[in-house]
Amino acid sequence: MPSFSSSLSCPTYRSCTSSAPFFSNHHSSSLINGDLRRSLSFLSSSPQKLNLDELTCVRSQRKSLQSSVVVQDGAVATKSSSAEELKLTIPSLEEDKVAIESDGGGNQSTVSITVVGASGDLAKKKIFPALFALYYEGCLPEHFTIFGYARSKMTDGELRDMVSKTLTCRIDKRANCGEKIEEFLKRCFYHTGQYDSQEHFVALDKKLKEHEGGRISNRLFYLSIPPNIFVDAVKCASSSASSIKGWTRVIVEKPFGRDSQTSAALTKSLKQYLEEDQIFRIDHYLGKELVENLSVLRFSNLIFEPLWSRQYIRNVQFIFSEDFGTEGRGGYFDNYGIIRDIMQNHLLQILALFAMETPVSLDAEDIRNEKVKVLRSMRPIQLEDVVIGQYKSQTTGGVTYPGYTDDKTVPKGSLTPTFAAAALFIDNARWDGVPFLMKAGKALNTRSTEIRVQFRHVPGNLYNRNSGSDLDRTTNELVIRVQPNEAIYLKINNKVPGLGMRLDRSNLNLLYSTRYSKEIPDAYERLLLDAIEGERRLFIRSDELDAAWALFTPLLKELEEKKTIPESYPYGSRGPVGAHYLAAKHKVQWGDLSHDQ
Ligand SMILES: NC(=O)C1=CN([C@@H]2O[C@H](COP(=O)(O)OP(=O)(O)OC[C@H]3O[C@@H](n4cnc5c(N)ncnc54)[C@H](OP(=O)(O)O)[C@@H]3O)[C@@H](O)[C@H]2O)C=CC1
Ligand SMILES: O=C1O[C@H](COP(=O)(O)O)[C@@H](O)[C@H](O)[C@H]1O
Repeated sequence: MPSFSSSLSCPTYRSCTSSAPFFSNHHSSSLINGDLRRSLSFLSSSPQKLNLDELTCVRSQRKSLQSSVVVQDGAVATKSSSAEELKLTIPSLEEDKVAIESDGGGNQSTVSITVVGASGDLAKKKIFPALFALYYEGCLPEHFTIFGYARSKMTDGELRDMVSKTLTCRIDKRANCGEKIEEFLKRCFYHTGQYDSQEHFVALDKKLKEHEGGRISNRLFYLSIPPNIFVDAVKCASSSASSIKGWTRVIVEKPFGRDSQTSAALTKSLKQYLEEDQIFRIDHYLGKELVENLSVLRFSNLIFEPLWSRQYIRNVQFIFSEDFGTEGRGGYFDNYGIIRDIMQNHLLQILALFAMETPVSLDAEDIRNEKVKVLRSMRPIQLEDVVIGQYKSQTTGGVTYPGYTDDKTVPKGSLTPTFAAAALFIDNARWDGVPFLMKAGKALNTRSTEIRVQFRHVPGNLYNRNSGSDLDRTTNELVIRVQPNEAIYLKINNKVPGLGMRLDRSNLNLLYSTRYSKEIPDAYERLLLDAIEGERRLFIRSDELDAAWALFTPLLKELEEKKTIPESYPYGSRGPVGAHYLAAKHKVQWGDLSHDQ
């Protein structure tokens, strides 16, 4: 990966974007053919337009495909495809070189990352640490600069002090950590400015140019600011600080509106200044390792995909629990509530990935097309299929935990739900009649996110007599524990060793911490790297967003218009009992509450 400082372990296949091979080492011939076709048509259509990264990518892909392609006089064919079909001419490596060198800024490009809202919580907690982790792993380009931008007055030194307090090295990567931190901080700068001031963004642009040193500049803006100022900042960044020769991309944080109408208005405003392919709407759950693994699990293991339908699956559960309240974020939260904060985005995105049909390829557009189809096939959510709750104060062990409305930033008497459970349905051939249950709550007894797949009963099971009376509890269950203690386990029935015939439930367990020694990267690392590389697969396209809001907006409106009173539950409990009744109505038992979770 020549354009990246790859002295450490940034995985090389990542440098390729839309045509990235699926696996770094082993390619199935069909994937190779698909990737190769895309590379070839991409190359033959506009070789003169390739930038350095694209050329680098194609070159490295060409290398990795050497064993399966026949290259003759600039024409390429796969061994398994007809030469006629693939008679496409691609530029030779020499021609690539000319293309790079004639590209104005010499043979190197640079990436400038501006964290807008750099003084804030998310920037400190997630963005700067993720950028450092990428730097440590050798995943950032050789030439990069990071700028913090916010209204707070700070010098470069003060920003570096602030950032340095949040940086840590992975447990398995401590070598030269201090040195790496120092090197990284030297690449971080700060610019004070208002979010709606063209003048201040012009000044930022000037500083960026100084750092870019005449190279082809690619610019990434991360909007880590409250949503009411997204459009101001985008307007100024795009008109006064976007790149002239390279790309300009903007990562937009949630919330993307409060409902269909406000979301559409936000999209419309953003599109006044940006093309859709410049907008990277982030849902950090899509960057989590086990969410990313969902498609691998399903599409690369023969044993799962044939079972992935109403024929074998009884219900699917998406469960998000936090063991802390809205402490410190009550002001934001009260305007949104748990349905908008977690369900409409994080859980729904996971559901769409879980339930989609096999995409044509792993290209971003193919995957997002399938996700949209799932979302658009979903039945409108009925109020009677929803339970909402709000936590109240609880004293245990002499400690008093505050109720939601005890938070000073929350209006007294607020009806905003901090817990919700819902039953959703996908009205298509694969999933007809299968309840997809969601449950999300703050201030519960545990912190965890899981996907639970409960399979149907074994027809004519010879061992029913040995399994106890609750047959639902003896069906197979596949659990994907997204966090913490990442794991995938399958509950099976097993004979207890001995002379008798007693069955018990056991787990076939893939616990990541015992299987893999490498620390799991934070979701923001993956997503930032994807944005830098132009990989859109894990970002939300505007039609996905529209479909997601279309599903939830009528429900949210009804809850608000009817002033539905949330059921209260004590801080640190398992949530309101209404969630059990909802599940029971759909003949489901929550998997996370069973005795053998
Ligand atoms: N924090 C989190 O865990 C998560 C946050 N998000 C989203 O990320 C974005 C940033 O979140 P977070 O860092 O928590 O936000 P903050 O409230 O910390 O705001 C970030 C920065 O924006 C500036 N700012 C705050 N309020 C205003 C205002 N009313 N007008 C103008 N500027 C303001 C402040 O910088 P200054 O005063 O220096 O200009 C502040 O440091 C938000 O969209 C949020 O919804 C998403 C998921 C999780
Ligand atoms: O987007 C959000 O996510 C966090 C939970 O993220 P996690 O990665 O720590 O699980 C949640 O606390 C917050 O309310 C929400 O806005």
